[in-house]
Amino acid sequence: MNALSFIKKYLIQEKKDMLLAILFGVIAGIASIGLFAASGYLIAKSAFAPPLYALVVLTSTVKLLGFTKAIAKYLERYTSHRATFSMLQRIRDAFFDRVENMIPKLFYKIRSGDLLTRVVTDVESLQDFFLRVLYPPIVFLFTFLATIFFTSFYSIWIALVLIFGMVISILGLPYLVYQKQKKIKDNVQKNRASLATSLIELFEGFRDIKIFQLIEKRESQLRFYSEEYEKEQERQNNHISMSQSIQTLFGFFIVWIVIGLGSYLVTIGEIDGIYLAMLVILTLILFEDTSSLASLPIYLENNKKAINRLNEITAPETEKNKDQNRISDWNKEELSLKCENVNYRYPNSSHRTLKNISTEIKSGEKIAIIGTSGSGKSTLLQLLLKLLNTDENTIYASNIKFNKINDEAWWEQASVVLQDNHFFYGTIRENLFADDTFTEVELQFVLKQVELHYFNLDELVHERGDNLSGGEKQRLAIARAMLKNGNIWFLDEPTSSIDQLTANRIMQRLFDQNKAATFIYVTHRLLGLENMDKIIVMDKGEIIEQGTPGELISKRGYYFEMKNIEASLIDA
Ligand SMILES: Nc1ncnc2c1ncn2[C@@H]1O[C@H](COP(=O)(O)OP(=O)(O)OP(=O)(O)O)[C@@H](O)[C@H]1O
Repeated sequence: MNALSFIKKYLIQEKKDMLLAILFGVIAGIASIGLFAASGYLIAKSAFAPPLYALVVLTSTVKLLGFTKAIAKYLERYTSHRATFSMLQRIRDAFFDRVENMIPKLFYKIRSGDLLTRVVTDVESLQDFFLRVLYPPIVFLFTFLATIFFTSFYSIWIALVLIFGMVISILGLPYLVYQKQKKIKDNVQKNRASLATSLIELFEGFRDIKIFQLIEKRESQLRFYSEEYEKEQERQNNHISMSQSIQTLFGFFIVWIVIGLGSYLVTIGEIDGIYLAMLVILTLILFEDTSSLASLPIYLENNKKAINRLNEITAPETEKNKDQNRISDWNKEELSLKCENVNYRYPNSSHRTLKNISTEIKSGEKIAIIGTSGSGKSTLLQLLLKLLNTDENTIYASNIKFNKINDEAWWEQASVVLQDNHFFYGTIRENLFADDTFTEVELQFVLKQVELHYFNLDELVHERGDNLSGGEKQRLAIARAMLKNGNIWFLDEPTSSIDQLTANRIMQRLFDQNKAATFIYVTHRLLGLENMDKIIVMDKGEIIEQGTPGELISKRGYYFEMKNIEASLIDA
């Protein structure tokens, strides 16, 4: 998408405020020029000791114009900022919707610090588009035209000088700045993203970095990014200041021309000398604020870069709508899953992680997936959970092609415990993600079910659950899944950090309380799998055995061998 059509789409929705901002901007500009022009005339007129009523009329006009300017300026600021902030809000919402659709794929493409700067700073920088790029030239143009029209009644020559000044200020100088800007490779946004990324990684991995004594190396990397960012900012600010100074200088040049030409026209009797001060002051005020026009191309380029950075990481907007149109309704009580020769390759990976996976999971079945480390168990679980997608379309849920099923609707019926579960800074209650329909007693009961009865619901959980043990985190995650009460359970080594006896008790409770639910349970522990309906054994991305525990024992394959090893360890 063309970078600027992206922003125009959002801006057009604020057209009422935009038009009001332009209108009030023009009124404020004209009132400001009128105010100073009237003051110039008043000063000149006073020298000739005019009648008192003339002075009263003039001073009242000056006051009225001052008042109009103040009110119009306030309304201009108010409406222009309201338009800008509403536009930013719309862009943020749209961007978040699109990003949300791409998680977790997004993190293959982009690091979290970079994503954060795009969502926060790049979006925020788009406020310049209306406030500094689009509407100042329009306001200046109308103010110039009104002033030129007014001046033409006094002197057509001075009006022509103002026209020349207007063309150079609004078109000529910004064009030259734009040409120079194109040659400068400024990378403020990129450097800001590198700095944020390296800072976030330092915070995230601080403990490991410290223990492995890599702090100095990381710090010098951070210093490097910080210096590069500062250099870029300095270069850009210099460019902006230089362009603005040239624009201001040009404004003074026009003022000098008006003084010279005006004096000449007074001496030859073309203008009455009493108007000279008014015309000079009017020109001075007209060109006073034009310096902001010079930096317009710089902001425009920055906006284009920011929009490209936003577009770079997000899928077309239609993705979300596509998902909303997918099937959300199927027989949730009788849910079956079928995989037919499913393959999966991670983005950027040279090989297939899953190869020709074919299996069937009937409604209410309890399935365990076991196998060597790295054999693809979690990958298969994530595919069935719709956290990963394949283009092959050979997975079916209740005979519906999996990619036709709405992701949100799929997750709505699922209870999930993954290997890594995230915990937020807040209370245990908040981290249970329970809605208000649950009573205090029900929440306490769930904690008891996972043997976390010693926790108070209002106890504080630190960021990432840093004040909880590994086993406590897993049990809290199981409690969350219990409250969700899904009819399909996805469990990826949910008890790997919990002692065997406690883990067995918790898992038994889960199965007992959810007899009708389907379970897909990835585990390394074989104890307790005797009651499963089916065990799938994986190795190097393939299913090497599947069947009931009894069938696998009689096959005397991997499961049988593992069971024997486990038994011998217990005996020993
Ligand atoms: N995000 C990823 N990008 C690329 N490759 C990945 C990614 N996640 C996992 N893999 C690779 O896919 C393979 C299967 O990983 P997976 O996590 O599914 O194995 P697993 O059987 O669950 O292992 P474990 O028992 O150790 O948890 C591994 O070789 C792993 O390196």
